[in-house]
Amino acid sequence: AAPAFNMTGYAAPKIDKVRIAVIGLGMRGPGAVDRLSYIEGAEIVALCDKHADRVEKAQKILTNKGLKEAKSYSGENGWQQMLKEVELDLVYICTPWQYHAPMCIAAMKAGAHAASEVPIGLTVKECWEVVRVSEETKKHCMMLENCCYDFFEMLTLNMTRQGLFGELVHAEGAYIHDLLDLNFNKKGYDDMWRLRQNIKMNGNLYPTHGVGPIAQCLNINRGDRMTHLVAMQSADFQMGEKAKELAAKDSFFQEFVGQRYRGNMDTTLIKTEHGKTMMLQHDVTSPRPYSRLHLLSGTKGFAQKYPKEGIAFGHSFIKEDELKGLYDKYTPELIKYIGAQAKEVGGHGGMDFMMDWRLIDCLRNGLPLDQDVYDGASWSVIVPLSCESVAKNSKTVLIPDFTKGAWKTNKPHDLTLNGGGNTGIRPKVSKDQKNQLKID
Ligand SMILES: NC(=O)c1ccc[n+]([C@@H]2O[C@H](COP(=O)([O-])OP(=O)(O)OC[C@H]3O[C@@H](n4cnc5c(N)ncnc54)[C@H](O)[C@@H]3O)[C@@H](O)[C@H]2O)c1
Repeated sequence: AAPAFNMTGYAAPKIDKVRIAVIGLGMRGPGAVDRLSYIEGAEIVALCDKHADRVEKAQKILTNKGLKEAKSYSGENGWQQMLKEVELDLVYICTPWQYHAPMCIAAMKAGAHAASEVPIGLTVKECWEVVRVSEETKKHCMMLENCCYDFFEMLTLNMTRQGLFGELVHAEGAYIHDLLDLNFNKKGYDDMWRLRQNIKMNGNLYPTHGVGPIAQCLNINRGDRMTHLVAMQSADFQMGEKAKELAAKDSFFQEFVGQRYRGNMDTTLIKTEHGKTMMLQHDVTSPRPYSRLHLLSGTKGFAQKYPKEGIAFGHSFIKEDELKGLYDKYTPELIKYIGAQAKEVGGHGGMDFMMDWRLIDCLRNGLPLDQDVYDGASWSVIVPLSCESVAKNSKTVLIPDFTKGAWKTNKPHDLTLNGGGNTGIRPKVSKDQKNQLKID
């Protein structure tokens, strides 16, 4: 059956002042409050976290800049009260993974657009549910895949669109990030939620940073689609040991001893309808440098981001000055317009701010969002499907078509500003201001 309403390319009515609530003010959320507070037309009207002191701290980000205090909500269910009481245009979600889908769904039902940290759902059912509710309510549901906005990723996306790599044949992405100490840090993730997920699920738990940028290059859901995957996973060689080591000195860690931990390295292979292949890796324990791979291999060219940005049109990588020339020629308009400011505001080198600014600018100008609910759902569903494949000895698992066939005619998202770009930055960022804004 065709989708109830196709959210790809959907432009919601313009919103002049975007009234925003931010839920989840742990390690990630306050940065979002800071970034959004620089954007003209973005009004943070409500702040919510389970812990009241985190809400108070985040209020200071606003008041230090002379902005109005937002309404405060706390407690496990404060967010539900907030959705009842406050009129909102956008709910921006930075909570632990298990809350993303329920919070997006409730936000859309309450009449707001939803934007959620990655992944947007943890089960196939949750992924279908965000799609259904977005179509039904005609509210955007964007997964905040910030890596799609990084400089090299956007350069190579534009180069792909301009045909420099020819036809893409294969692409790779990853989340390789040594989080072993942070996952076992008592003062890290709230109530050790991330470590608990590494016990509960056994697959690629964080596929979206790797898959998002390469899926855009491959026109996934917009001309092609992912059909099936197989996942293979190593055993756990580190987390179980780490738990034992810590528990020997601190009884707090006793409950983490003897658990069945997620295998350390997951490799997932995906095939597309048009015969392209994708490889994703996930490793958050090995002592090795950070990598998202971001590798594109086409009939005419090749790109890889890690360990060093490189582009090739034959046997060797092009020289630094040639790479610079490509940046000059193929950097998309969005980066030319906002990239320098984004570097000033910061957030993973600027990509977080470009994502936030673009989201607000699209809402204010009534433009379709770069990432729609089908992107969020199909990039996230790799979490449960890789777990299913691993559990069945790397069995082939089919990937649902969340677009219900609309992928055949959906167009890739617009890389030009397309009439947007009239959303200013307030106030101009200076190094001093940034320091004042630091929260301890
Ligand atoms: N895109 C990125 O680059 C990036 C970077 C870091 C984190 N993240 C994502 O951001 C999310 C948050 O991660 P984090 O590192 O801030 O974790 P965290 O544990 O530091 O913060 C989560 C916050 O959510 C709050 N919370 C929990 N239950 C709640 C509820 N019912 N109502 C309101 N608040 C609740 C917690 O109190 C905590 O303050 C995760 O999904 C994570 O994967 C993304």
